[in-house]
Amino acid sequence: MPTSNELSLKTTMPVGLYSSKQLYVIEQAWFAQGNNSFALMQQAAWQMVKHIEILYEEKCLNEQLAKQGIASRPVNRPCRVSVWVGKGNNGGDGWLVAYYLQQRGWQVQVITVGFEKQDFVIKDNIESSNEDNKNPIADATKALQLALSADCKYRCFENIDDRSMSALPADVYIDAIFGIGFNRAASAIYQQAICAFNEAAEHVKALVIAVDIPSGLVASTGQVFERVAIAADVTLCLIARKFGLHTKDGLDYSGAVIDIPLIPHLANDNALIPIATLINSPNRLKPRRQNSHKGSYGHVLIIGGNHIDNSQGMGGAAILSASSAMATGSGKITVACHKAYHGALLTSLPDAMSMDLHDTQGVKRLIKEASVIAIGMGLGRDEKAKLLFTEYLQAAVAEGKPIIIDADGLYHLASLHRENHMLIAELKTHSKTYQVCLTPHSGEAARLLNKKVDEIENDRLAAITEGAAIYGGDWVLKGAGSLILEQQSAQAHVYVCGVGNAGMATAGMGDVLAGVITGLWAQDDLKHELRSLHQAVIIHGLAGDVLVNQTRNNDDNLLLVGQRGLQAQDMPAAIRHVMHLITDSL
Ligand SMILES: NC(=O)C1=CN([C@@H]2O[C@H](COP(=O)(O)OP(=O)(O)OC[C@H]3O[C@@H](n4cnc5c(N)ncnc54)[C@H](O)[C@@H]3O)[C@@H](O)[C@H]2O)[C@@H](O)CC1
Ligand SMILES: [K+]
Repeated sequence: MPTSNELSLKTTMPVGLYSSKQLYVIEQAWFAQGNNSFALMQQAAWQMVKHIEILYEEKCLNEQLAKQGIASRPVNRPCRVSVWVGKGNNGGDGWLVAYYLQQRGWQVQVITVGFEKQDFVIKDNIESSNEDNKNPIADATKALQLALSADCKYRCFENIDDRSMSALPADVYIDAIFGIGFNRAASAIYQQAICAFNEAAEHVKALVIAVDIPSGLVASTGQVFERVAIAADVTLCLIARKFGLHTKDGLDYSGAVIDIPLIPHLANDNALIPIATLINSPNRLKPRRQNSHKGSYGHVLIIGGNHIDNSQGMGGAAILSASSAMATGSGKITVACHKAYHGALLTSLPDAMSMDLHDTQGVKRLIKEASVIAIGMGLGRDEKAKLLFTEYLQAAVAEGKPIIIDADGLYHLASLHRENHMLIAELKTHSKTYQVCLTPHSGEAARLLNKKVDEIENDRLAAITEGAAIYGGDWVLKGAGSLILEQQSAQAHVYVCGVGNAGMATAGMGDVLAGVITGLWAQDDLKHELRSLHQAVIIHGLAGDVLVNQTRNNDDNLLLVGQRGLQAQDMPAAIRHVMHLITDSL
């Protein structure tokens, strides 16, 4: 997570993300060109060994610095590594890593998971076993045989009650149990092995390195079953970056990701077009024209903030959206919220104009005037709110306006879809000409798609694709590693947001995001790319990162704040700060 000072300097390139299926296609294309699969495994293992040595050196150095010069690297004994291998080719990588590290003087212990006694019988002629390159498991067998012939020490994992496992001393733990072949809940022995690995590595404070992907994490979706996966400090990602490392559970298990590309990709091959793109940096903005006025930067209309039956109040949602839109630099803001909140709105945001949410003629007049409309934040879910939503959405479509639908707006949209309301078809048609954006979290997406939340979470890419196909428009599926789908020239492109933090998992953050999108869209002095949906999501995430890293108190000293307790109301100031950092100086 960058600090606010680094933000102004650091720009990272977008990274293509791939599914397991695509990874296998890439590998097979490489082998079909006559390249040897075992040679690829050897190359992978040797490159990983070089990284492991450097990573371990770095860890020792950092610990040494932390202890003010007291050496933590073992001086009188070899470095110790515990390599846990499964039966697939990921395990094959592990056997070769063990073999090479032993040759480099490391003290090696291999822990095998799921193996039978006969798997360890030394074979006489391993060279001839895989000449035709057609049986991929033969590579793993060959790797095992090589390691055994070099007398690598190994033990079979029996079960989690085997206490000697938890006491295994090692400086580095390598996870090579599962790779991209893992796609369902692990069977009992593997679950136990993964838990034992995590416990043992934590117990001895070892550096944990995952080969290709942490075992237990599904490469194509980022799903972890029942929280059983290797918690890696570093993942050495082979051939191409896996989608699952960067969304959903992937962020909690992968640690730092280091790419080991191994083979060239053919960028013009359709099979190799990434399923998504990881983005961490916003596009930079130019300073504003001197000769401009508030009308040059758009008029935002926020419709939300209802007060239902004099009991339930949601005025804050609309106010948060409005302040966030303003913080991005939109020229003019009107908030159509319940009259009960007009006082609060003017107190917290005197720059905004107000309109009574229930004055339908007044709001529709504003819809005509506004450049962008955001609807739904704190709108309420009762029938009256639904009628308002339908009427205002219809008006915005009829007026040909860019529309952002969030929160309770999404709730009503799902109902309208179930009722087969014409408005859904009209919205979809509208989205082909005008910008439309839906911003659900997985609960809202589940309602929109008539699915269970788990179904959405287990394949977020499929969910966002299906949502855009049904309702049209661009989508943000919020959550860890938010997905952004943009319909670009009749093709959908998915981005994964690589910034933001768990402190942002708090009420009101969604309203803030809706505000950022609306505020950017209103500023049509900015080129399309500079006010795109992914730009808005990145700015929102960076603002959250700025807040949990540092902020300034009145004495201009740095005040360190963490994730817990982060409030949505803190965001507008941080958004404004990010807008400043990403704007070139005059
Ligand atoms: N020569 C090659 O083919 C190369 C392979 N590579 C490695 O190979 C890996 C992929 O190898 P594989 O396709 O063999 O896949 P894995 O090594 O992930 O293992 C698949 C094995 O695990 C089993 N399995 C999957 N899910 C399971 C579950 N939930 N419970 C129990 N068993 C389960 C499968 O039945 C299969 O036997 C990559 O991640 C990468 O590490 C790299 O070394 C590059 C070269
Ligand atoms: K692994």
